[in-house]
Amino acid sequence: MKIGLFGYGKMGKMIEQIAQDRGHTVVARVDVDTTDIPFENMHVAIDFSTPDAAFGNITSCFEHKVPVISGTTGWLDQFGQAVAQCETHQSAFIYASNFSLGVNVFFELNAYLAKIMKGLDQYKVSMEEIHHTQKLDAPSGTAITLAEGIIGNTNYADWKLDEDGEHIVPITSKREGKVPGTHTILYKSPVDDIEIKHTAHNREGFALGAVIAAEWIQGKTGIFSMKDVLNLT
Ligand SMILES: NC(=O)C1=CN([C@@H]2O[C@H](COP(=O)(O)OP(=O)(O)OC[C@H]3O[C@@H](n4cnc5c(N)ncnc54)[C@H](O)[C@@H]3O)[C@@H](O)[C@H]2O)C=CC1
Ligand SMILES: O=C(O)C1=N[C@H](C(=O)O)C[C@H](O)C1
Repeated sequence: MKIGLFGYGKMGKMIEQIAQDRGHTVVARVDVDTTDIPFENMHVAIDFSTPDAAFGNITSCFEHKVPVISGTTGWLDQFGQAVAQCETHQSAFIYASNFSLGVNVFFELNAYLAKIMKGLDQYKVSMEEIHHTQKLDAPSGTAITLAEGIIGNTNYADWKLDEDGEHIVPITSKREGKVPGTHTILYKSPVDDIEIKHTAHNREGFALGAVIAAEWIQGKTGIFSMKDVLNLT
């Protein structure tokens, strides 16, 4: 498979290493000043760039009928437009706030726990995410997906960063050292706590998941998710 990398930072470099180990070829490393992008040589584009750059990168790929795997967070106000562009050009698209197998299992666990906690009004939910100090967006994309999983399965109505309220899932974002990504969900009552937590030890799980998604999307048209790729129930 011939891969175009959009964003050649921490994730782009790790994806290159894992893709090459799996027998793939990186045909383009597109970063902030790249011109003359060889879209015609790509079987797939993998975008891990920045919140400002992602939408432009993704839609340029669709215009050239190149399928896109995007893990960039912090640009989702334009997600609907990206989906429309993908459909217009009959391309293929997977966005995931987190490509690791472990976090995708954690998403399922979070939804299952939320269903159990619905109506148990003595418990109040809250969430904490911790990432490295270079991270541009807050809360993390993963935290937003987790909050949506709680909201979709309980009477909580919205999430807020550093703000609480009766039907609010409050999210606290911490930025510390080189932390790859830690997410904790806490249900607290006057008598006890129930807590679930995912801790990434490094970025390999994210990168491997993105390459697996790129392999999976070959020959497909449409909008998909990591649930489709991993065949999770
Ligand atoms: N979905 C997932 O599983 C994961 C998502 N991420 C997300 O991926 C993104 C990238 O993360 P990192 O690699 O850690 O960041 P990074 O800062 O190390 O790399 C981003 C790269 O994008 C480049 N860039 C800036 N403008 C560009 C443009 N117009 N076109 C192409 N590249 C451009 C930057 O120069 C930089 O090299 C972030 O949004 C992060 O939140 C990170 C890890 C896992
Ligand atoms: O910026 C990061 O590093 C990460 N970003 C993603 C997010 O915003 O959830 C995924 C992972 O947690 C690492």
